[in-house]
Amino acid sequence: MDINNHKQTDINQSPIEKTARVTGVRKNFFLVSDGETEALTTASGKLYKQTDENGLFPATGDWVHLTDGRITSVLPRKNALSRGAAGRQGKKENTPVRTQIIAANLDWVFIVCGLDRDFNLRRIERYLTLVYNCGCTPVIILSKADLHDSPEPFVLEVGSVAFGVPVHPVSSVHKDGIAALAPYLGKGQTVALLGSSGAGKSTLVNCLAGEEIQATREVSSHVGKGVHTTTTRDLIRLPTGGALIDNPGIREIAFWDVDDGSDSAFPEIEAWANECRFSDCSHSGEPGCRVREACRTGELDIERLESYLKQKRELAYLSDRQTKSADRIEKERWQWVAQEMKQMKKRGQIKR
Ligand SMILES: Nc1nc2c(ncn2[C@@H]2O[C@H](COP(=O)(O)OP(=O)(O)OP(=O)(O)O)[C@@H](O)[C@H]2O)c(=O)[nH]1
Ligand SMILES: [Zn+2]
Repeated sequence: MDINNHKQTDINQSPIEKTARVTGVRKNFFLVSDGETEALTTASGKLYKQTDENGLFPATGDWVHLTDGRITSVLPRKNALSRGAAGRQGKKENTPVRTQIIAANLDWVFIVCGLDRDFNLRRIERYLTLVYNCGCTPVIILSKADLHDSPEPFVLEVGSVAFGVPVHPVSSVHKDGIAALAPYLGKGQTVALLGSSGAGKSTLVNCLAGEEIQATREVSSHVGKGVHTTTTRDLIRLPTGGALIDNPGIREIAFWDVDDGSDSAFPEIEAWANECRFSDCSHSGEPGCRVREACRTGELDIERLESYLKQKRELAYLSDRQTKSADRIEKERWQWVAQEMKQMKKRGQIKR
């Protein structure tokens, strides 16, 4: 989509209609850019009311329709990276998980993993599942490659759990391996960064943006008449023509889309599972289990199987929670209908 391709209607009479992209979200304020100017704005009331997971509340990376500078609708999303609301852990069992859109309309998601204490294959698998569940395409970035003589063993190791996913070792400090990322960062492409705290995301963003990020991020905007504020943007335009989305705090990850993303992260286990004697085999000791056999013959690493089973359990749990929340929504809807009927009867609008 061309950011400059907006309609401008009659200057005196009709409202000014534009298409713009959301470059940052601060509570109920949105930073939007039409490719030339950036402004802080609000959304029309109806958007604030759509708080269910399907309601399109504007998120960073969204394309939106502006009417007289205000967001009036969100254009359909190609995909969106989402997570359960932070802090859900430790809450009561029945609390439904609410999604939180981190970034929308992504061409690639960089899973950034440092080649220091951050390096963890299981965590990479979890990130992969999340990315696949969100309908996005992962690319694995092994940062801090300068800490080793050769990053090759790590690349191979990651390759063994991330089939077909590109793996790039880079050093943001020495600017090594950065050129290999160019194919993902060209004109019109949008990339989001995922990774644990300290993985090296900010350093990588600085390296790609080619300037100090504070300068890249700070924007002075105004809301309505004369209220000036300084805010930061989450969507950063790169000299290469692409855009990077780096939100702080993508640490607590919950799986929301439960259409079994583990298919994508564990293809060889899924293939063996199809050969188990029982179609509902849990691979925990049933006779004729091909997955367990793979462990015995050394084809499959037991740790990898454990990681797969753990993820399965997690997905099943979340699926259960989602169903519960859907049931509750349905119940509330009927309660509301019953109440409305009662009121209408009282007013004599219906007979019985
Ligand atoms: N040796 C080396 N250190 C790096 C490299 N990139 C980042 N670091 C160091 O790793 C530490 C964390 O880097 P950050 O870029 O702040 O990590 P982050 O992922 O943005 O962390 P959060 O902001 O907490 O999410 C810093 O001390 C960096 O200097 C690299 O390429 N090589
Ligand atoms: Zn089995």
